[in-house]
Amino acid sequence: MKQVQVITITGNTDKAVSAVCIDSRKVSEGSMFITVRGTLSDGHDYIDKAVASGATAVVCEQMPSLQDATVTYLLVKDASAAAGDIAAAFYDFPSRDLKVTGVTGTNGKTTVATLLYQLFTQLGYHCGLISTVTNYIGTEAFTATHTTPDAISIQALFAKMRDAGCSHVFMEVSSHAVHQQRIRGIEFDGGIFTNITHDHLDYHKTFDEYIRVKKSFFDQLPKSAFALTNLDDKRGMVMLQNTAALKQTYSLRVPADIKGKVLENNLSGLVMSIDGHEVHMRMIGIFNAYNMLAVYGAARLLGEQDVEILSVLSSLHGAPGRFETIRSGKEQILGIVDYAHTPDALLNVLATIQQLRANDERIITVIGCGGDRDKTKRPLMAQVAADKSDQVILTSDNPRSEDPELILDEMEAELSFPQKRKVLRIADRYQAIKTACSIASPGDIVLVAGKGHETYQEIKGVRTHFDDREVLGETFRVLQK
Ligand SMILES: CC(=O)N[C@H]1[C@@H](OP(=O)(O)OP(=O)(O)OC[C@H]2O[C@@H](n3ccc(=O)[nH]c3=O)[C@H](O)[C@@H]2O)O[C@H](CO)[C@@H](O)[C@@H]1O[C@H](C)C(=O)N[C@@H](C)C(=O)N[C@H](CCC(=O)O)C(=O)O
Ligand SMILES: Nc1ncnc2c1ncn2[C@@H]1O[C@H](COP(=O)(O)OP(=O)(O)OP(=O)(O)O)[C@@H](O)[C@H]1O
Ligand SMILES: N[C@H](CCC[C@H](N)C(=O)O)C(=O)O
Ligand SMILES: [Mg+2]
Repeated sequence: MKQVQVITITGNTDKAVSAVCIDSRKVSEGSMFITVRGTLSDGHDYIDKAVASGATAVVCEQMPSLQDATVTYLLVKDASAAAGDIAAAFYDFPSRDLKVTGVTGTNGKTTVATLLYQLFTQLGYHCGLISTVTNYIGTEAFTATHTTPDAISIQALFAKMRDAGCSHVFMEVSSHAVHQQRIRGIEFDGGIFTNITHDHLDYHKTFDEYIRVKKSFFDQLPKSAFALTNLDDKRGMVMLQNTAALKQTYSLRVPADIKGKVLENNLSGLVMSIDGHEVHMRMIGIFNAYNMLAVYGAARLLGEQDVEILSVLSSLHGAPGRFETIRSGKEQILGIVDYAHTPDALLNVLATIQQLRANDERIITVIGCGGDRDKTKRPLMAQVAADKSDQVILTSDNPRSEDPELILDEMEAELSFPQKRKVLRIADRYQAIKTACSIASPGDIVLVAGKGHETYQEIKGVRTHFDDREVLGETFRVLQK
């Protein structure tokens, strides 16, 4: 555990702190307020507000010009690093009492972390899960606000997990979290890399920087941990280059520590051979074969016996909103809701559908791209949709602060003439799904991608209830298909 690098302390050091906060809006009497420099604003600007709300200690990188005599100020070099270290100490280093496995990669984090949580729960352990969809402490669910929460929320969750008697935690580690040091203070037992493809270039600026940030998660792992990577990803080995952790690999294509082979792949699941054992699984598509290898490999590295793991793998069902199928009432149309929100994920899910359809059923895809996120993925996602579908309806995802029509313009911008002929544009997502279902004939497949488990849509900063699964189900009922 790293020590907080304190440059100077001003004020009384002999007082208890009731809470640790990085957000002045959450400060209460006796809190310690840590000033993080963010992307929109600077935590230093909220010191006065935090003190007015009762903060009695302030951790900052720059002393405020006017200081309050009743407040203790700690001047540090790196307040984001201090936040993780202080939070870990405040909650008495909960990760030391938990086996913590972090999952990183562009796609598959939620799936792998959720499958591991399901697997270890079925093996009889009390587990925690930190994920995009829901956080769990044992079987109790807590709303998730981020894929990886801020450092203080993580340590608070860990403390609750420890106090509830959890032994294992599976958590997603996003690249934003690594970059912002939200994972600082966690003593990891293992790290898993799924893959890296185009995403988040709005934040990381270049693909090389995105790779560097993901790799730095493995660089930070201790010798006692394992680092499990996907050898079939071009950057799989790069991730492990400088790690002190035990290097382990999985692959479907080349020799690896965990070697798998897909024997059957259809709409009811996968049959795989893993380390020579045949396993039937409910997860669909080759990308899930990779997720399964990661899960099996991590479980082995966490000390479980292969026979025990294999006996449970067949019953795992993955995360909500990932390749979730909804059949129309008369079973004529297959609806699929999937969280594919990157070009690679969309390509994988559509390639899977193409491979698995019995005859040449038509594929109708409804897809949008989120606002205030990587703009360079917009034309790519529209192109993938057009290339791999028979009909595409471009629509809104979560436009957030952006104009939905301008996002659609960017999606359409690089479509070729033959691609354009397949594309309709309907900004209203409800109408887009309704139209897709209306034009679907018996046997067709309607893929609604991008929002998966989400139960809201955010337009101009306002969130309203929206659930692709509900809309598909309702529309099928109304159309009596
Ligand atoms: C771009 C980004 O990552 N932003 C995150 C970042 O916010 P920020 O840097 O903009 O913070 P800021 O608003 O500038 O404020 C700076 C500091 O002042 C504090 N503040 C701010 C206002 C105030 O009144 N008082 C106050 O004290 C803030 O708490 C913060 O500590 O730090 C905040 C606290 O941790 C996060 O909530 C926030 O996530 C925003 C909401 C977000 O949408 N993040 C997304 C992009 C994200 O993190 N996504 C990844 C998943 C990506 C993936 O792999 O798909 C995730 O892990 O969820
Ligand atoms: N191993 C994989 N490789 C490629 N694509 C995948 C893989 N696993 C899942 N996907 C696709 O990516 C989508 C998102 O999967 P998942 O939610 O597990 O990823 P994530 O990394 O948690 O995403 P986020 O960054 O939003 O947290 C899925 O709906 C599926 O289309
Ligand atoms: N973790 C991703 C999720 C994107 C999901 C998509 N529905 C969107 O809103 O853009 C992000 O925050 O970029
Ligand atoms: Mg996720």
